[in-house]
Amino acid sequence: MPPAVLVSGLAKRYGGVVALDGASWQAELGSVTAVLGPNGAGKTTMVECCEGLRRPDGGQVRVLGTDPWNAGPAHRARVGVMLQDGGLPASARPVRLLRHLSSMYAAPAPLLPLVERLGIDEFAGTSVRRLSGGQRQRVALAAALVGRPEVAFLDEPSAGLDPHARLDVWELVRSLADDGAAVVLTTHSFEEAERLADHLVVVAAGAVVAQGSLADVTGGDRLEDRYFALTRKSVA
Ligand SMILES: Nc1ncnc2c1ncn2[C@@H]1O[C@H](COP(=O)(O)OP(=O)(O)OP(=O)(O)O)[C@@H](O)[C@H]1O
Repeated sequence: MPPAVLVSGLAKRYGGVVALDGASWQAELGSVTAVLGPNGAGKTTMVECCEGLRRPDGGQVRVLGTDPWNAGPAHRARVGVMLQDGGLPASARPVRLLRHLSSMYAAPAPLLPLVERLGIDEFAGTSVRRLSGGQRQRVALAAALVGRPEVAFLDEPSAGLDPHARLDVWELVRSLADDGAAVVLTTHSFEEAERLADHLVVVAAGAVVAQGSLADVTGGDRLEDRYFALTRKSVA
């Protein structure tokens, strides 16, 4: 079976800035893939190419066997996306918004358990613009998952969350993968990568410098130590 996500020799530049310079990695169904790398390494650009939001300059991206840039609505309905800035309408109330999104899918996830699991019921009546950063983040995650995606791209899903909310998110992500989805998340948290990821992709200066299981990437060292060794040059 082809991988759920295949990124091969991906290149992308913004004017004179080389964001991606031949990055290659893949992600499988039923697993969590964590993409790590310093600020500006190219993680968001890479994920946005996978989401069909950015057009690669070179190389190939396939998600569920489809080129995301040219994909139609049937493909997009199979893919969940959580963007770094949330992208939520400011005046919407969380549960109404999620109910609206849910109605666009043929077989959505049951809404109430998702809402309760992420504690969104506690601020259901507050408009998005008045939510705290962490609350907004939880709504954005629910919006990405409400269509029961086969592949979910989550950009720093637990950044800025309190410890309880972080655990809730981790459990949700784990159960999504255990139910068969491919979850790809970007993170700056070694703890998150160690506890959650089946597969790690380390990106530095637009290229993949290591990938594999935690054991493959660390070779028995601490992930933190290995990460600094792998990415040191790119942050100089
Ligand atoms: N729209 C854009 N226009 C110009 N340059 C951009 C644009 N988006 C990203 N870049 C540049 O491309 C490079 C990669 O950025 P990207 O956001 O993909 O990195 P990242 O690994 O996601 O970083 P972070 O961890 O800070 O989110 C950076 O040098 C960034 O400044």
